[in-house]
Amino acid sequence: MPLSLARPPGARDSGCGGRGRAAVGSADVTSQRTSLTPPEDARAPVRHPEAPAPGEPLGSHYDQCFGCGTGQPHGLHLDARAGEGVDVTAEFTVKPEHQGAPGLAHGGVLTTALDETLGSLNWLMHTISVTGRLETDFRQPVPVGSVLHLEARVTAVHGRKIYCTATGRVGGPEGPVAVRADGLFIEVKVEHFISNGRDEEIQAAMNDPDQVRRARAFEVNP
Ligand SMILES: CCCCC/C=C\C/C=C\C/C=C\C/C=C\CCCC(=O)SCCNC(=O)CCNC(=O)[C@H](O)C(C)(C)COP(=O)(O)OP(=O)(O)OC[C@H]1O[C@@H](n2cnc3c(N)ncnc32)[C@H](O)[C@@H]1OP(=O)(O)O
Repeated sequence: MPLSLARPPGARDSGCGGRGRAAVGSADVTSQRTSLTPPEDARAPVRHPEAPAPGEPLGSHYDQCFGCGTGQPHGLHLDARAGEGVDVTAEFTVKPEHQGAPGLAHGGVLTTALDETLGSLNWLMHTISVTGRLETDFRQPVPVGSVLHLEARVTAVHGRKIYCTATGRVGGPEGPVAVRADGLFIEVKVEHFISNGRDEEIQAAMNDPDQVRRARAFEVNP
């Protein structure tokens, strides 16, 4: 049976460069790139006046989060720190449970580390946003036991769209870049989680005053 290039009726657009365009063919290679490139009228990101001070640990947004939660035994346990601009740093130690190939970190886990570091930029802008698109380059394999030195920053903002970039270096904060990613995060309200999450966890989160305080702290804009 010939492979059909048509999208099924009602299929959600991949978001690759303008809604409604099929994600096939060479033309889309270009538009995929542009969906991570800020439009010309995008503005520079603004550090929220009440953002954590440079160097301050940001803590976890949710204790069951695979990226930053302290309640996830096999999670990444990232604890990012605020930078001086709209940027953060974090470290991730690759453990045996993060392997993809023998002795090497799984690429998806490394992408998660980049994604989580980018997600923690929310604290700097006092905005809640979720990953809409994320593109990772894997430049060097990362062995188990390595410390990945992560850095992420917002590059531009356009409406609800937050353009950002992250690197993960090995051998020290100034070491070679092993992985890097460009991301597009989309601003949402806390209701995004309440309407989409499984009831059990949402109820538990809403009954936890500390969790409610953390979620609300994100969305107090100037
Ligand atoms: C009280 C209890 C609360 C409990 C909650 C606890 C804590 C909450 C607090 C903080 C947590 C915050 C974040 C988590 C932080 C870190 C974790 C790491 C980050 C993640 O791991 S997070 C999970 C993975 N993530 C998702 O689970 C998203 C699934 N997804 C969606 O939920 C929708 O898809 C959404 C909302 C993204 C958009 O949907 P939507 O309907 O709101 O908006 P729409 O589609 O109109 O897009 C608006 C504009 O973005 C453009 N756009 C959208 N998507 C694009 C794409 N892919 N490529 C290019 N452009 C794109 C459009 O083209 C348009 O652009 P334009 O404005 O120019 O027209």
